[in-house]
Amino acid sequence: MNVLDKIIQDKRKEVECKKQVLPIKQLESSLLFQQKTYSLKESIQNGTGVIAEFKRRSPSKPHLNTQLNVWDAVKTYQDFKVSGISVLTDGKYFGGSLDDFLLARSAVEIPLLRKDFIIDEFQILEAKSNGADVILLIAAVLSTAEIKALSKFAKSLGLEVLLEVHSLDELNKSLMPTLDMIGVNNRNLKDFTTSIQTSLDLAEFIPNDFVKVSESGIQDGTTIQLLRNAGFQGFLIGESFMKTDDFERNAQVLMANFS
Ligand SMILES: O=C(O)c1ccccc1NCC(=O)[C@H](O)[C@H](O)COP(=O)(O)O
Repeated sequence: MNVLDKIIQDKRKEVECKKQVLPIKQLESSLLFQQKTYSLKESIQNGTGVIAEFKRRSPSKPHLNTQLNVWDAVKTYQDFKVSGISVLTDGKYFGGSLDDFLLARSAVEIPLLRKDFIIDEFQILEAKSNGADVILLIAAVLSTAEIKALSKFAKSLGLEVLLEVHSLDELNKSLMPTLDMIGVNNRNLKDFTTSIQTSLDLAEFIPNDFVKVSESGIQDGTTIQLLRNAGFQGFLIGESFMKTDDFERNAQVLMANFS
């Protein structure tokens, strides 16, 4: 079983347990008090395009950065003009939580992506009630019917949808009007290697109605320029920001390089 299958197996159990504790009706009632929302799509189109990620660890990097405080990190990202922030909320594999997400929401006024493995409407309600602007759907773990139902539900709550693909097959089965952005993940989930070529190969097949986002393994401005030339406007970057002892200085240098 590959790591993604294992994550999804665990996620199904996690969501079923959460549903026992917090009934959907209770989550729905919290949506009555909604705050302002921010469009990631527009922010990418009008800004640097960088979606900076807060992730403490990952299956490929078990000790990425366990010291950093989420509040300080997202404030720094906002100061250096990222277009949006991705906050990992998966606990078991990425060391994240919805508490991290809520803290991030209270700290910044820019678009926030809830980064998790979404398989159920319950998680979309959770995302909305914790102040998310965008959710991620991963084509590798969802059928076309599931992508349709989940993206439609997200749109009905005013959320934007970033759909992630790794291949042309995943792209072809997923294209539908309820998506806002298509992300190409450059990480091979079998061996964790990253190759920007994955994005470059798929770029021409993504219709221009969608904002194109390249995800994973982006480290320098030269790579961003290559991706921009291929039509990408968004760049989801985690490790390059997180793997440092001097977070603020590193973010400043990277953003100068990426812009
Ligand atoms: O990062 C991992 O090891 C990973 C493993 C299994 C599923 C997903 C994984 N990462 C999620 C991501 O999509 C990345 O965190 C994101 O694209 C940023 O990538 P990077 O800049 O390489 O940290």
